[in-house]
Parts: sequence; structure tokens; C-alpha cells
Amino acid sequence: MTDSPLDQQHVPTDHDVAAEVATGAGLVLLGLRADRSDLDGSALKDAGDRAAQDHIARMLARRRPHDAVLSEEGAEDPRRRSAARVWIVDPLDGTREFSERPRDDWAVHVALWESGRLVAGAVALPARDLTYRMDRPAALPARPDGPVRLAVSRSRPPSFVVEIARRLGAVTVPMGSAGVKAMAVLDGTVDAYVHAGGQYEWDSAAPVAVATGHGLAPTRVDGSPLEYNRDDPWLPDLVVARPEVLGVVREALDRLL
Ligand SMILES: Nc1ncnc2c1ncn2[C@@H]1O[C@H](COP(=O)(O)O)[C@@H](OP(=O)(O)O)[C@H]1O
Ligand SMILES: [Mg+2]
Repeated sequence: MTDSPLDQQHVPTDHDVAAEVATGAGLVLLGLRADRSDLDGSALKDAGDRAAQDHIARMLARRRPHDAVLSEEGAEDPRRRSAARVWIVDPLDGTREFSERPRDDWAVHVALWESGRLVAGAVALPARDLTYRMDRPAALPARPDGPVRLAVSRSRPPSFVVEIARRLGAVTVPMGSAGVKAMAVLDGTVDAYVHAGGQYEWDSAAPVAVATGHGLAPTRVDGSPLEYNRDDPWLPDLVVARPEVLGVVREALDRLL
């Protein structure tokens, strides 16, 4: 029996939408960076934030018109407090690195929160031509012997994380963007990403969705669950660790807190 034309139509899942929207915004950002050589520094950051936000808002309105959106660059959407489905978006994470051509450590984050949990998400790393998806996990590469490798902010490494690294005898690996750091755990570049001292829900939602899809169990630094779509989107700390180091990282965090 052959499928009817309707059966053959591909109905995009929420995962597909997250990946399509994040990848598409990444292409817009790459184009902007290539075409607008007249822009630099804060002008390029602002243009990037705006172009990616416009693309994402337009695509989500087209693909998922009934859902609310919480975006770093968007106006507060009053529907989001009562909505069952909210897209949590950072149109350009690692804005500073985006503005420093030719750095590639910047990302686009698109996640979907539904009734209390993250159910879809994608992190695009446009300058590396990669999009990580919650629903397409790859096995983590084997961990090499040696000290724990911790991803930290290259521009403002939190003193809390520097102290954790000292106590663990860890090597710190500086890079921009929360999404890039979380994906560096998945691609085996580092063993863990620990952050404290300030961040918002959009900085971690999509990276946490993707890391969860890859079998990891991200938490707050005190081990409590990460909660999204709260009234105040301030969500200042995060731990994403591969299983082999989670125990020692947790122990160091518990001692310091
Ligand atoms: N102390 C802090 N307060 C607020 N946001 C912070 C922060 N430290 C890091 N972030 C945000 O987390 C993201 C990753 O930062 P970093 O590259 O330093 O690790 C950046 O997002 P944006 O680039 O979207 O602003 C940055 O603004
Ligand atoms: Mg961000």
C-alpha cells in the first residue's frame, strides 16, 4: 500500500522547529558578520542581537503561532505566565565573541518549555556549522586520563569557579558563550561546565535541554533542579558535567557552599 500525499508530508516536530529556527538565525548572523565589515564592536553586537531576534520571532510566529516566547532580546510576552508552552530563546549567546571576528565561540539557543519542563531544544554553533539537538544525542567521546577539564568564561571567569578548579586540581579552558561551553562537554573538549554569579534562563535553557537529551543531568550549583519560565528569569548558576567527573565536582561544590 502506498502512502497518501498527506502521509508523506513532513510535519515538523518541536525538535525540528527548534533546530530549524536556531540554524536559520545562525545563517542570518553569519551573513551579517560577512557582509557588514563596516560594523565592529558594539555596533556589530547590536546588529547581531536585532537580526537574530527578528528572524527567530518571525519563524516562531509562523511555525508555532499559539506559543509564548521568552527571549533575551524580545519584549516581555505577557502570555508566558499562563501559557503551557513557552519558547525560551537567546538569539545570540556569546555576543562579545560574535563581535570579535573570526572567533567561533558564539551560539544561538532555542528551547521549548512545556508544563514545567524543557521538552525540546537546539544549540546552533553557526561558525562551526553545527547544530546540536535534544532529540539527536551522540555518545560522548571517551574521557582522556588526566585532570578534570573545566570550561570557564573567557571574559569574566567567576571567582567561585576559579576556586572550584583550584580545589579539584582542574585545568580551566576559557571560551565564550554558555552554549559553546555546554556543547564542549558533549564533544569531549572539557569534562564539565560550572557557572555561578549570574545568568538568565535564556543562557542555559537550550544548552540544558540538549545536554539532558545526551543523558546528562544538569543542575544548579547546590544540586537543586533548574527551573524555567519563572516570573524572574534570573538563573545565576549551572553545572553540566559528564558522569565520570560528576561525583568529584559535586563533592567540591558541596564543600565550598
Ligand atoms: N555575571 C553574569 N551576569 C549576567 N549574565 C552573565 C554573567 N556571566 C555570564 N553571563 C551571560 O552568560 C553568557 C555566557 O557568558 P560567558 O561567555 O562570559 O561565559 C553571556 O550571554 P550573552 O552573550 O547572551 O549576553 C553572558 O552575558
Ligand atoms: Mg546569553
